[in-house]
Amino acid sequence: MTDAVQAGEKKPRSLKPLGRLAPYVMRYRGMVAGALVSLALAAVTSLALPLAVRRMIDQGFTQPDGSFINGYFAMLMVMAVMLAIASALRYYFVITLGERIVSDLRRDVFASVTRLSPSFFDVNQSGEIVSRLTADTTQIKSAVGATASVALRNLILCCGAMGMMVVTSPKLASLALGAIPLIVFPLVAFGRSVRKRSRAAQDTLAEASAFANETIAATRTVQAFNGEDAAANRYGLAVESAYDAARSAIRSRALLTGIAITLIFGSVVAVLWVGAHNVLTGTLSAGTLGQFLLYSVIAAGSLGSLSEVWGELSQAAGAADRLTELLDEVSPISAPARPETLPAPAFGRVEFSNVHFAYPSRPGRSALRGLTFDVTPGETVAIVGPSGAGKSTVFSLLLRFYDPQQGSVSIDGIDARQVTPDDLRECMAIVPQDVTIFAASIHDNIAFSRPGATRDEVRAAAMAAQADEFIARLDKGYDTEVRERGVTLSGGQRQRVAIARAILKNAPVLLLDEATSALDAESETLVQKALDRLMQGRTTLVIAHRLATVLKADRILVMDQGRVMEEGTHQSLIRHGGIYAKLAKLQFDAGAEEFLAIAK
Ligand SMILES: Nc1ncnc2c1ncn2[C@@H]1O[C@H](COP(=O)(O)OP(=O)(O)OP(=O)(O)O)[C@@H](O)[C@H]1O
Repeated sequence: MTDAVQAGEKKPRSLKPLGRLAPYVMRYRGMVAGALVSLALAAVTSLALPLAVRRMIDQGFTQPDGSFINGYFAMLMVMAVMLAIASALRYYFVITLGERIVSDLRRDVFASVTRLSPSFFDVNQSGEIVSRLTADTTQIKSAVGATASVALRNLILCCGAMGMMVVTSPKLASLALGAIPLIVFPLVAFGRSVRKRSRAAQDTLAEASAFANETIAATRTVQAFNGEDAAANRYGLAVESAYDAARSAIRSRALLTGIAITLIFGSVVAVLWVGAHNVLTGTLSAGTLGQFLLYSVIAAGSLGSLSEVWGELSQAAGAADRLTELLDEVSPISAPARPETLPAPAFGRVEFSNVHFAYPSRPGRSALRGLTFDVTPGETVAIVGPSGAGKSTVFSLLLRFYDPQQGSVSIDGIDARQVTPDDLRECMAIVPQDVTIFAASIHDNIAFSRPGATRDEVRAAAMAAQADEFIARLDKGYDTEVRERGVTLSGGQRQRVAIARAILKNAPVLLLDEATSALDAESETLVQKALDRLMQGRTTLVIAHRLATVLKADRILVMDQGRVMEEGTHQSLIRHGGIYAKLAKLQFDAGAEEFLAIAK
């Protein structure tokens, strides 16, 4: 977790974070006004009912002809219809507002998360982030929608009813209002412990979701190792502890509700007992006591509901807090205030100058230690070296996923930090070892590098990548939908789609991370041919695992422990007899004799 996220989890919870939703709410002023007007209308109608009851008791039964009663009931009917219309409108406005705001919030959080640098994801679980996007926003939806309107309605009712209690009988009202602190203090204190338990329940659930996410994404590995039972048990335990945490929260909440109702209604009954004696002594009319009774029931009921929704609102405040943390998360990789522009098109000169770098998640361990090299436009440079030497890190810095702590990475003589990340990445195309295929059509997967490319352009790229033939044989050709992570394609096919994607981008700098996975001979030839086409006329940096690639490279950089240890052509490096010669014997898929033959 990042500091910001961690700090957020420890913050004491109040309703304050809900204030951060204000800009979202204010975008829809019309709907807010509609909700408030209908809320007020419903509350006023409810508050008018007890008045009617008093007049009924005190006057209605004293008129023998029943005309007063008829008129009265007609008016009551009108009020009932008004209450119904106001409630229906309130429901419509409030729930729609909740849905609208949550859609906006989801969109913004997603957009902000996708812009965060990879260092954020080095320390945060993607499943946990997805859970925030879904579970937390759902909680806010119910808060902004139903809960907030229930709270507001009860607040209006509670204040209105209390005011009317004072108007009806100041003496009884002062007794009732005097009891409020006795009720509120224990409830607030107890509410705090309820919130703590709810938070624990939510956190446990987020952990369980993160685990489910990871396992489902890796079903094949899980099944290959017969890990289903272990995974199901682990998830079962996680869900069980989420249930325990939720039950503990529910238990405290049930207790809170019980205590609230006992305290509130206990006070109401005590006050009414005094009122009943006043009626007996003739200092209060029966109708007034009835009116007071109804107002105190409304006030007590709404206070009770308020204590119930308070818990939900503060849960939503926690959710808003976690989401706004994501919105506030500042990516360390950003555009400078006055960015320089790269030549268009870029020439493709790449330069690493005394670069020192440690991943932010592992600050004590350097991945690059004084790395220096340059690549001239159009040159093909193969990077080789043992596992962990820092080869992939070179690509990550070139794409500016991270910034070096010392030294500089530059393109066409301009420091990568001086241009916008978009501009920088625009002049590079990458074919990673672990190809990413999205759950979309083949066309969209290739056009991912250049949205808006025409069908002909996509097809031309696929042909150059030797992918057209297999695509044509699929059910719906380019419109065939591939499943998540490309599971319906073979390894070689996935790679060719990635190559087509890079060809379509037509960027001056090409970053290739060769796959080590053994492709069959035919696929390998096809992929190789596709890569050859792609490399023509571009600056190419290739993390090489194949003999054919290093043989074709203009230059080979041999990396170890974050530095360039040797540099030259295959022949010169074999003759030199250093790290490369040893590595070549072990790593490349050709026998030692072949190396020696080539070296001669
Ligand atoms: N995201 C990361 N967070 C922390 N450390 C990392 C991260 N990625 C790589 N490393 C570490 O940085 C060092 C260099 O890793 P890198 O992936 O660049 O090596 P490589 O030469 O590409 O290795 P391989 O050939 O096995 O892919 C390694 O010690 C690795 O453990």
